[in-house]
Amino acid sequence: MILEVREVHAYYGKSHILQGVSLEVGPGELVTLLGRNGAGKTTTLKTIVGVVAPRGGSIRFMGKDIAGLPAYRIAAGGICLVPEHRGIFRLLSVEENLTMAARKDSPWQLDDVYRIFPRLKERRKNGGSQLSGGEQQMLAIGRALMTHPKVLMLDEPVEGLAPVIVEEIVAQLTQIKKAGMPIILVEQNLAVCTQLGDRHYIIEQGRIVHCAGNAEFLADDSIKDRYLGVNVSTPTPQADHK
Ligand SMILES: Nc1ncnc2c1ncn2[C@@H]1O[C@H](COP(=O)(O)OP(=O)(O)OP(=O)(O)O)[C@@H](O)[C@H]1O
Repeated sequence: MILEVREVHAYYGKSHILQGVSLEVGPGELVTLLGRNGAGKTTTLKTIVGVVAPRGGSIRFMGKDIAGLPAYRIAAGGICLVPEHRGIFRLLSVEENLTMAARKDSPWQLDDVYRIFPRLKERRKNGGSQLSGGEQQMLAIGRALMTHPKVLMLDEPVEGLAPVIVEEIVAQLTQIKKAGMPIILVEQNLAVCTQLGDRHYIIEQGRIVHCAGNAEFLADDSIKDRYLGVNVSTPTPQADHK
């Protein structure tokens, strides 16, 4: 495994938020972390990157225990979190955003990022603030790639985006995954999760309550019903056209 999280606990003040989270991602795998609002998904990602200090449990990255290391060291080691609100520099151009993140040793250089995200190449002279929401998300992922990540973690990358843009980003993430990048995806959009995911973890009140491979997850509607409140077994009522 590239990253192994075992029985991790984390707190905000006295609130015990993560109560034993375990998950793992291997080479070229994409795993998703699903759960209702407030279940602890973002906190799990923040704990892995050291922004929230873990208390108890272990986090092993490429064989080394990284729990408790400062966030800058974890980032330098190659765990890269693309946060929910994208974190791009709005006053800089697309190309400046990309090149300032660049590392010479990264297998992902400007041309590689432009090959995956042709829209970014078209808009390379535009400022970050002139981009659509979808383009900002693509830029955030492109920047992350240029930092030479060994694991990419994405927090709700398609939230609030139009379906056509969601499909575009799914295709781009598929290419990044095919290039061998291990990915942890936090996402509420189940269709996106099942298009991309090899394995799915469901978190509830700070605990992983279910883990399933994609085929099992797709086949078992009761999992989604029970944990995610998505009643997939009830047909959507049809509009009454009289
Ligand atoms: N900075 C903070 N200080 C105190 N409590 C927090 C903080 N951030 C989150 N929490 C609480 O921790 C719990 C887990 O939050 P978290 O953001 O990890 O959930 P989530 O599963 O990512 O949900 P969402 O989909 O709403 O982002 C929630 O009860 C939330 O209110």
